[in-house]
Amino acid sequence: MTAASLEISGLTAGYGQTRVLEDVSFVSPAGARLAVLGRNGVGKSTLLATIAGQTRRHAGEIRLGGVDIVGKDSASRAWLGLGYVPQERGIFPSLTVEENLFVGLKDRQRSAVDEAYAMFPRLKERRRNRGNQLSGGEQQMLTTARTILGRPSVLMLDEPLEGLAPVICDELMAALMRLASGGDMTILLVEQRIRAALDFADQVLILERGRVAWTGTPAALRASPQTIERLLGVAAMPHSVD
Ligand SMILES: Nc1ncnc2c1ncn2[C@@H]1O[C@H](COP(=O)(O)OP(=O)(O)OP(=O)(O)O)[C@@H](O)[C@H]1O
Repeated sequence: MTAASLEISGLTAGYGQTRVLEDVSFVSPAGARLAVLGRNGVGKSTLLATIAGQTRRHAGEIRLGGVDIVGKDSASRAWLGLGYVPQERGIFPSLTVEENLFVGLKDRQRSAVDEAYAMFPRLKERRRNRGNQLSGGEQQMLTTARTILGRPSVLMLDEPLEGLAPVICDELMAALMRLASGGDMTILLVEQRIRAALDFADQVLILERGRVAWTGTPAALRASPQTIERLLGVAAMPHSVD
């Protein structure tokens, strides 16, 4: 699949009657790399889960490649090209690594799993191990690779670097960069590692208490320490965003 645009307009959503997101709007053009940042609990995960169709939407529109998807369930959104790697990972613990990857292939040939092994050689070494035998970092690689194998047009990743060794973080970010700049995918990245997120992104959106508090480029954010301090609270760690 080729990259698709994602348009969010007036999105208000949450859990049951509780509203977490309030009137969120933004547009990611096809092939964009959007970093979604903000302090703990501001609604970053809820935003991705809402786009994936896994929370209660109270109002607003979600368009994938121009198509309104709010009436579709999660599985239909996935088939329409929306890839989602949640924080909880969601691998199948009793299946092997390779069997888990097969699940992500949709209608592709089984040989396509080699793409996952090229991205994460560690998964190839572990391909006969069961999901419950993997470390946290390996599970993270597996769920990310499995989603990418489905060739989504928009890929949403919720803290994909958590638990990964630094060298694997660099490899994953480089692989994601290639997918976005090759026009294969639009990528939305929620990440606590601000420096890695800013190195990767071409757009930044910062949430505060469920609302869009700031949007701009990574360069503009780096040039505004006050914004970083106010919305991300990392003034004491200036090198974390260098
Ligand atoms: N399944 C749920 N049911 C009810 N409330 C939830 C649920 N998941 C999250 N929340 C609440 O929604 C709010 C936003 O949480 P969310 O996980 O989206 O924030 P976040 O910015 O991703 O935080 P973090 O960086 O800590 O992951 C929080 O108040 C949280 O307690």
